Amino acid sequence: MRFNKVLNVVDCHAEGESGQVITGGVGYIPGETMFDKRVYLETHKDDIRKMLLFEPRGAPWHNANIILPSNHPEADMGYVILESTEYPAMSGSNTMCVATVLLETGILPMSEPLTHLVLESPAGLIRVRCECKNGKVTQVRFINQPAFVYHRDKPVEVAGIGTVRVDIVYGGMTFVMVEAKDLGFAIDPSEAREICETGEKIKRAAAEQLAVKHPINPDIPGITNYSLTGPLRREGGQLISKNAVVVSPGRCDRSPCGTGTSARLALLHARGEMQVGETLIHESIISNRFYGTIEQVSQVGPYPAVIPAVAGQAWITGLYQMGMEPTDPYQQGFTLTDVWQRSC
Ligand SMILES: O=C(O)[C@H]1NCC[C@@H]1O
Repeated sequence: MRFNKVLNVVDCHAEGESGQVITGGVGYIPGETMFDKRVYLETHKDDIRKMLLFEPRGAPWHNANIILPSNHPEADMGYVILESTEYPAMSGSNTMCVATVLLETGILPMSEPLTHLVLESPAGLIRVRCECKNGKVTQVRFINQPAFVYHRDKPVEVAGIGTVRVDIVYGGMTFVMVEAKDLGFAIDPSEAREICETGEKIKRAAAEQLAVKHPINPDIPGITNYSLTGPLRREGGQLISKNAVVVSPGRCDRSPCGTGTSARLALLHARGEMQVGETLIHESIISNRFYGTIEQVSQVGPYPAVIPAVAGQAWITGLYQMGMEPTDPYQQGFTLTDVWQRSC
């Protein structure tokens, strides 16, 4: 064996959404903050993302996270998130995978019944509370960076669909949000392909027609995610709603989406439909759940914001070493539009 690169991989998923955690093999990544390291990886080491996420090693539904030491005095560890078409500033399902792997593989010490961590994501510090029992992390609850609404109830012209009413909301990633009833969807798993096809079209149209710039970090990516939102209902005093998130290049998030849940809380709060201290049970297209709570209100530049807390669970599924042989023709991996929908 003569690999020119070997990565230590812990396979993990949060409510069905893949989040590989790379615990070694990447080497030193320069940068003061995790956002700087994210930029360095994107501009100098994108071959690592392609090796992990593109074929023949990856698949459209894979995400990965590189664990890196943080320079922030409060942080226990940092991580950079890699997805099929971008390096997001933040990701909820990936944060749950990172916290679970750090504790369950012994990289950081676990104390039962609760372990508190401070992780530096590219979006900033993320405070995490892990419920732990018999060596297993049974819930990861993180406090996200502030979520806020850029645009409310804006018409967007979408080729082949017509005028669609959208909201544009930041929750760590930037979402175009559409009510399922406006497009006639029930958010049933049988609709997944059609939801992705319309979602990608709406995402592209919204990104062309509505400007966004994060007031604190203008390099945070613009509209790259789509959330199709189901009706909000109260059952026994409990707020509950379904959503389907379409992750680029066009597949459903298997989890309820942590950044999408954060964005949903900001939108519901802006609409007066959810108050500080309330919790939303947010369901995915396959009906698993995250729990989103509005911790407090905040302000981001000109935008009123909320501080979201999101809780869910992750499970490790394997540990292995991924290698790259120097004669392998797919050093940069490849994508094919049969399952990737568009080339990345
Ligand atoms: O939970 C989330 O925020 C995400 N899941 C995959 C895509 C998003 O990063």
